[in-house]
Amino acid sequence: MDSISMQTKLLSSQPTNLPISHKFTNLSRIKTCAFPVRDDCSFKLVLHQNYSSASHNLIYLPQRRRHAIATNAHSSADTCIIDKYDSDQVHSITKQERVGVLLLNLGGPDNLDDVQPFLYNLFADPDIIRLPRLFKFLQKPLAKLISVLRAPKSKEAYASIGGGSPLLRITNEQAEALKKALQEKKLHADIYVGMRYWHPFTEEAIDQIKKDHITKLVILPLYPQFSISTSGSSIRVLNDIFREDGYFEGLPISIIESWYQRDGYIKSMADLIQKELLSFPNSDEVMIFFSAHGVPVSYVEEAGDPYKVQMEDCVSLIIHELKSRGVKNSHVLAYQSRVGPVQWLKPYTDELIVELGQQGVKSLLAVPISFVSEHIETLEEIDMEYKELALESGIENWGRVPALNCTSSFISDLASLVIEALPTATAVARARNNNCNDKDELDIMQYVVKMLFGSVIAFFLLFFPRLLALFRNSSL
Ligand SMILES: C=CC1=C(C)c2cc3[nH]c(cc4nc(cc5[nH]c(cc1n2)c(C)c5CCC(=O)O)C(CCC(=O)O)=C4C)c(C)c3C=C
Ligand SMILES: [Fe+2]
Repeated sequence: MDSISMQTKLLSSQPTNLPISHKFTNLSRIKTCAFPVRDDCSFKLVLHQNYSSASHNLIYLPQRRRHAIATNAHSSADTCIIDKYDSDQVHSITKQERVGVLLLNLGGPDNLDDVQPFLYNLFADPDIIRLPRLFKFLQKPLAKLISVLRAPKSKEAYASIGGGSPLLRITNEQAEALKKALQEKKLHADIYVGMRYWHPFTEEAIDQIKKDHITKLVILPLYPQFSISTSGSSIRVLNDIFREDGYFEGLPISIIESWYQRDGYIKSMADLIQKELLSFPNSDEVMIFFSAHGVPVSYVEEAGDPYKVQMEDCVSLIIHELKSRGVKNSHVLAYQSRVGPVQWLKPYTDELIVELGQQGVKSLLAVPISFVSEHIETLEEIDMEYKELALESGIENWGRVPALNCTSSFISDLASLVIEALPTATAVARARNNNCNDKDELDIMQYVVKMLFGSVIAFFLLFFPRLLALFRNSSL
C-alpha cells in the first residue's frame, strides 16, 4: 500500500464524532486545508503537523511515523508528505525560484510609550478575546478599556527589563542566523519578520515580500506549539491577505503550523536543561519545572485548541530525550501569565511553586517552554516574580534555563525544516468572496438585537469594578 492510500485508510478509521481536542491526542497530523475558512471557500494550502478549526481533510498518522512526516514528501492534490530531503531539489530551487521565509512572531513594545497601543492591538484580536458573534462589535471598545487599565502594570514590567521588549532584536538575530544556516545548506532565501501586534507588522512583511517578487514562500511561526491565540491568529491574518490579494493567487506557499516534535528542537532543549542542571550543587535532586504560557481553558475545551495536548507531548519528548542521556530528574508542567477573570489552564505556575515549597522541594529549575526567545515573561515574570515567590516558599536553589534564541543546533534544525517544507508549497486558489463574507448575513433585526445585548454587557463591564480589577491585577 503506498503512503497516500495508507493515510487515507488511517483517516477513515478515525472516529469522527469526537471533539477536535480528543481526536488530536497522541497523533501526528498533516492536512491540506490550512485555514479556518468555510467549506464553500475555495482555498487550499499545504500544512505540516497541524490543526485548524476547519476539521475536514485531516490525515492521521501513528506516533512512530512522526519523524518521517517532517522529513519526507509525496504529494497529491490533497496530501503531501515529505519522503526525503533531496539536496538536488534545493539546488534546482535556488536556480529557478526566489524563496522567501516569513517568520511569524507576537511582537512587543519598543519603549514605554508603545505599551498601551501594543496592548490595544493584542486585546483587539478576536483570537485573544473571543467574544460570541453577537458581541463582536464590542471588541474594539473593550480592547481600549482593558489596554488602558492594564498599561500601568505592563509598563512597570517592561521598565524593569530595560524599558521595552527584546523580542524584535532577538527575532532579527534569529532571522539572520537562519539565513546563514540555509546558505550553508545551499539554499539562498530572503527572510522576513512579521509581528502580530507591533512593528514590523505581518502586513508590512507581506508588502516587502511582494516588492521582492518572491516566487515561493515558507511560513514559519516562531512558536513550537500551535495555539489559536498565537500561530492561529497570525495565520488567520495571512489567510485574509491571501484571499484578497491577487499577488498570492498561484504563489506556492507552505505553512508550518507547529514543529515542537522535531528532533533538533527537542535535543537543543535537552542540551540547555542538562547544562543548567549542572549549575546546581545537587543536580540529581533538582525538580525540572516546565512553565508554559497559559491559555483560557475554553480555548482547549470549547474551541479545540491543540495547545495543551501539544505542550504535554512536547514535555514528554524532552523528558524521554533526557532519560536516554541518563538524566532522571522529576518534572512538572504548569502554566503562567494568565489574564482576566476566566479559568486558564492549570496548574498555575505561581500556585504550584508555593505548593512544591510546602511539600519540601528544595531545588527548582524553571524551563520556559512555549517560546524560543527571551521576552517579558522569562526576564520579568520568571526571573523576578517567580524566583522571589519560590525563595519565599522555601525553595533554596532556583535556576532558569535560557531561551533558545540563536542556539546553533536549533537554528540549523529550523533551516532543515524550511528546506523540507519547500516541496510541499502549494499554489493558493482565491476564494469566492460571495460566500465568505459574514457581513452579507447581517440583517437589520440582528443588528438591533446585537446593539441591545451589547449595551447590557457594556453596562455590566463598566459598572462592576471588580470584574475590571481582575484584568488590572492578574498575574501577567
Ligand atoms: C505561546 C506563547 C503565548 C501564548 C499562548 C499567549 C497567549 C495569550 N497572551 C495573552 C495576553 C498577553 N500576552 C502578552 C505578551 C506576550 N505573550 C507572549 C506569548 C504568548 N501569549 C509573548 C511572547 C509576549 C510578548 C512579550 C514581550 O517580550 O513583549 C501581553 C503583554 C505583556 C503584559 O505584561 O501585559 C499580554 C497582555 C492572552 C490573553 C493570551 C491567550 C488568550
Ligand atoms: Fe501572551
